[in-house]
Amino acid sequence: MSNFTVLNHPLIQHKLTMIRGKEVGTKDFREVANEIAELMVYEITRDLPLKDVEVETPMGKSIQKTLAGKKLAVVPILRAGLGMVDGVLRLIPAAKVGHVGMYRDEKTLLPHEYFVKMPSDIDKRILFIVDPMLATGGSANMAIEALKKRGAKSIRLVVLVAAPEGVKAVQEANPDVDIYAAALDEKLNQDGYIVPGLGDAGDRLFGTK
Ligand SMILES: O=P(O)(O)OC[C@H]1O[C@H](OP(=O)(O)OP(=O)(O)O)[C@H](O)[C@@H]1O
Ligand SMILES: O=c1cc[nH]c(=O)[nH]1
Ligand SMILES: [Mg+2]
Repeated sequence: MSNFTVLNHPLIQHKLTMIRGKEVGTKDFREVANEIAELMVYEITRDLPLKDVEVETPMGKSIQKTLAGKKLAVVPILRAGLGMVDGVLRLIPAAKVGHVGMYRDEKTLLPHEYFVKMPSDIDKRILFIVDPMLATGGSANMAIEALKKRGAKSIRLVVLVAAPEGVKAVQEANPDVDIYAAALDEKLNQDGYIVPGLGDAGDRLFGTK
């Protein structure tokens, strides 16, 4: 069973509360969503391995630490995942970016894939899938499958708000994928929206309502 972790850092919690408010406009929603993504990535990269390197400072040679092991890539689930990419790249500017296009049918709630473009060395990277909302888990599971089909070996799922239904669905279908959220909310409503949630994250990020 994969791990599910709620990142309880006070700044993450504070900023998430800020964007839940329905009066928050597109500019602020976008800005703060990226700030939360940045803080989340800081938290979830604590376990990255380090190795020793020799550095010559103006004072002489010494052994210091540098990142070792697999390189990273961030993979937004379009559209709403795009609202977290800049925040991740602020911390890991050399990360590659893959894209998975996915929309959820409003009636059936089933996901439909419409675009996939990944770095060619996908099998050698730790992939951070980002999407603000994990609702039924259908989109996340389809995105994970799309990456595995193309060779991905190491995937982490990073969401702002998770519903219990979505966490369970991903843990069952993809037990090797660890999930990180800023909040675990109460439930899904009859239309498949997370309650209390954020509303429609894509519409709020891009002003399309
Ligand atoms: O867990 P699920 O039940 O699959 O729902 C979550 C998905 O729904 C939203 O995307 P949406 O389909 O609204 O597309 P958009 O990002 O283009 O708005 C959200 O960004 C997730 O990708
Ligand atoms: O609450 C939800 C559920 C799915 N997609 C959203 O944007 N919001
Ligand atoms: Mg949407």
